[in-house]
Amino acid sequence: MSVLRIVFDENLVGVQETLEGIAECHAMPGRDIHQANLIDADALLVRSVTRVGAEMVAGTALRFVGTATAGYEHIDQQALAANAIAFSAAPGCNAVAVADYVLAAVVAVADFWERLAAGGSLGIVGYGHVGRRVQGMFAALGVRVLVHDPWLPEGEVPASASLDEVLSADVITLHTSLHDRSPWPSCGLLSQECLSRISADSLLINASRGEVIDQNALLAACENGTAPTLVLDVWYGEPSVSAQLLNHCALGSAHIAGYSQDAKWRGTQHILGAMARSCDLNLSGRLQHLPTLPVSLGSGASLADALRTLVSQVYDIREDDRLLREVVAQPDAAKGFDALRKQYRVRRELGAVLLQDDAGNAAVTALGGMLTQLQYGDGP
Ligand SMILES: NC(=O)C1=CN([C@@H]2O[C@H](COP(=O)(O)OP(=O)(O)OC[C@H]3O[C@@H](n4cnc5c(N)ncnc54)[C@H](O)[C@@H]3O)[C@@H](O)[C@H]2O)C=CC1
Ligand SMILES: O=C(O)C(=O)[C@H](O)COP(=O)(O)O
Repeated sequence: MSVLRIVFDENLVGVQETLEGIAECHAMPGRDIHQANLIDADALLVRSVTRVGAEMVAGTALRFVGTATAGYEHIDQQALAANAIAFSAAPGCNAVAVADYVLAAVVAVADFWERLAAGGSLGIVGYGHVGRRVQGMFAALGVRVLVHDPWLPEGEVPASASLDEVLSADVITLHTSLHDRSPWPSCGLLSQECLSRISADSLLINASRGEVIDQNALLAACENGTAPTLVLDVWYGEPSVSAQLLNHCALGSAHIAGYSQDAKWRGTQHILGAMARSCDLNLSGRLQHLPTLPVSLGSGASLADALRTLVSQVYDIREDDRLLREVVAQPDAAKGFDALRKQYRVRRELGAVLLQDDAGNAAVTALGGMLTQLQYGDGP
């Protein structure tokens, strides 16, 4: 049997290590992968920046395409099916990393955590893999959570709420997939009219896709002082970032909410497993998890202090904000945005944390309960 030939985005973590000696692997910058690079390839493994459409796969030997990401709007699944090419995304692989991002934002910006702890509410738009993790995390911390996801039967959504109710929450966080399907498209969901219903006292977090918010309407709200406090990880028209909008953000980052090492590793392992099944490759003993992360919180702290200590030991969101502002101030900001993502530091996630402290401490017990919501078990 001939050796499997694989072309993959160089930003994928763990492909070479996992396939050492059993496949021929060729790494490329994701934005530079074209049809000509795939003529003899059996499998293509990408992240979100490679658009895979009909022209890309026509006339190639491809049998499998995988994207090690949750979102897969960059893949034309019909074109793959028409060419008998199997497909896998990595649903949920980075959901805990995004939940970490949301928690880090809430504890970092002004007194939003204190407001939630004092009976305020967190509104979630989109109850998929990420929305569920965010809901589980904040509910375990005792926060009142409202969820809006009209695509799901109401019984499946805890504290199901209308979009209006969710937009009235103290903290609103967006986790919808990007699409334009009726009757509830998400592209442009936060229109001028929806934005006008959000209080300027609220916090709005977007770690879904930039296109979920009408950026011009948001900019106008920022300019006239009616916009909520903003934490944005995703931008309209990436890799470009509106410097004007970033100036209005409490925190901005370069689409890295899901960039924990655990998530990248898990995403790769997920699509390698799917590829192995499609291409009849034996990966037994090669797919592995990352080790746990021991963390000590000390004793006697309040829940707020313990939470801030925990988050600070795992993920520094302010560093991501600093890095983005630095690249956006440079002449070729779009290139800098991509470079930032490519060279992203190794960051672990809360789901990997193993608390070293005595669970007799009430804060440690509460945080331990939250952390169990974030564990993955065997699959993503
Ligand atoms: N910033 C980052 O690094 C990351 C961003 N993402 C993005 O976050 C989003 C959510 O990811 P997942 O939870 O993994 O996706 P998912 O597909 O599991 O869940 C998306 C949810 O959005 C819901 N939805 C669709 N249209 C809606 C609407 N109009 N209103 C309310 N809810 C709606 C769907 O019913 C579904 O439950 C995706 O856009 C994904 O691409 C995901 C991971 C990392
Ligand atoms: O999984 C998703 O959806 C995401 O947004 C990813 O975090 C995007 O990461 P890249 O594929 O752009 O590296």
